[in-house]
Amino acid sequence: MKQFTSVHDVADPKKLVESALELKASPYAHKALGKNKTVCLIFLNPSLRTRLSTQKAAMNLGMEVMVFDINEDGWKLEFEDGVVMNGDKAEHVKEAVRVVSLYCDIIGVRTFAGLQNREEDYAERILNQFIQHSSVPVVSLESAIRHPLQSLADMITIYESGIVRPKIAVTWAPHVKPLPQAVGNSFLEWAAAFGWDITLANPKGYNPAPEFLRGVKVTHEQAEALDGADFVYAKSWSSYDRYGKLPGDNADWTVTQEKMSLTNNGKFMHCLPLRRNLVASDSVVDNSIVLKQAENRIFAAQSVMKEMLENN
Ligand SMILES: NCCC[C@H](NC(=O)CCC(=O)O)C(=O)O
Ligand SMILES: NC(=O)OP(=O)(O)O
Repeated sequence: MKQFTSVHDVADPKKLVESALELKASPYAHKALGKNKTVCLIFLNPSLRTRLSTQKAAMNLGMEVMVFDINEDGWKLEFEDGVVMNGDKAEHVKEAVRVVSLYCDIIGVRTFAGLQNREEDYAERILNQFIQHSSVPVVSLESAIRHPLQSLADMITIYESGIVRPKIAVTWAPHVKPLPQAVGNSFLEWAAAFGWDITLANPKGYNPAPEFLRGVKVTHEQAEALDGADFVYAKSWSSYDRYGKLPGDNADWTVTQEKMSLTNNGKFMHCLPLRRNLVASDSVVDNSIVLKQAENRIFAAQSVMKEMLENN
């Protein structure tokens, strides 16, 4: 695997989930694989889980880890081609990535959507420049429009529940600010690749981009999606159509215990961080499987980096 940016980079997603579950059962079995290998994790945005679980995954594989908050500790990066760099940006992404790839064997990069320019975000302008200029494999640690390590961890979490053909509700949730579409997009794409029964509920005008709706039923009634669901995946995202906008009054989309009673003893899922009593009520969060998802982030990252170490 030369890059891990979406489910489309994975030859056999089910096999990757199985590999992650093997690693979960025996996390240190491949410690020799990462000897004298280094991963550099570059963050352009905040993170708790991705940062720590990917470090832990690398350590489990016997690798060395470098973590770089490039916006705070590095030179301000220029991403435009052919410009005169006479402003405040001291370093071009071309040199920055070429240099970092001299120091490590895998690069991980996190970069959120700007939510200003849809074409730019959906072209994955920043992630693709990292891929273009890196001489080593690149792992997305969440990009403008996808969060594949999160989705892989979510697939692992659903898979290990043992439910063979799970019925999954994905529901939009309220928020105080416009958030990227990456987590929702990516979850839909991975769940569809597994052939699961997915119903998405979101307010009118909040449908994800058409490319993420293949194999997905869409409703604007939350109760319809939750009805009989084995899993309820909640996430807030800003509008794709009115790009980067949030609806005004949306409190009635908060996931409550009462709404969960519509499900088939459904398990509540969220990528975290989660704003309690806005996205979901305290009792929903306290009775959820969000910590399992967070734990499985380790084995998602470990299975991907193991593949890269073995096949590059
Ligand atoms: N990495 C997982 C989610 C990251 C991001 N959430 C956030 O920015 C939450 C910020 C807040 O709640 O203020 C998102 O939705 O894509
Ligand atoms: N779920 C997730 O990616 O969390 P962080 O933003 O804390 O890394």
